[in-house]
Amino acid sequence: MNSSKSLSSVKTCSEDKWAASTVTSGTETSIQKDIRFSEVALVDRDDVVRCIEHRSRAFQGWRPDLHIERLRTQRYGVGGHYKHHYDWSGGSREADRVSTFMVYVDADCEGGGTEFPRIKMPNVEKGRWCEFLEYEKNGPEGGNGNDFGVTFKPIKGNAVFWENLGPDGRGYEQTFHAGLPVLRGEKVGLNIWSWGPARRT
Ligand SMILES: O=C(O)CCC(=O)C(=O)O
Ligand SMILES: [Fe+2]
Repeated sequence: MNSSKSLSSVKTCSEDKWAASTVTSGTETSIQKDIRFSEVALVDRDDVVRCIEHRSRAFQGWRPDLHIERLRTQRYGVGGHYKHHYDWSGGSREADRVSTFMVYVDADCEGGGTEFPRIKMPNVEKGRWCEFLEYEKNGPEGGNGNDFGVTFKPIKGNAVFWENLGPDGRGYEQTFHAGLPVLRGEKVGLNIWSWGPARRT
């Protein structure tokens, strides 16, 4: 099955499962729409989902001992957003979310980009960056590489991959990110989180 069919299957399977997203702080889990306003669905592990899990592990072939967390889709309507946060929890010495795939399952929307305020904007005048990144063309040089803040455009079928932990097992500060507010339409994301050794000393 190709990627686009897999993603529409994942979306269809989410339809009867949407529930308000929660945030967890310490041992408390609650709905806090000012922090995270969306709905999530825990996706059943059918053959399509197992295939996505397999491909996600294979993509990270250099890492042994990866465990893929149960896949979740996330739906944002107008005003939906997720404030800046890290995906790693730092809660365990043994294991943590070592990496993230943020997949745009559906993105018939304005706004809704995934923003990394602590990453430097590459020079969007070069290469293909401007296809994937939002930027303000401020001044004659445009995105001249000195500006902090990178926003990935939500483009259906695309995915952003990043590593959350460095080799010493500590969380990368640069992975601080947000799902920016959706201004029009709807965005559906798929979170694929890989767990591995946190190796904290
Ligand atoms: O929706 C996004 O762009 C980001 C979502 C996110 O960061 C998350 O679910 O952890
Ligand atoms: Fe996140």
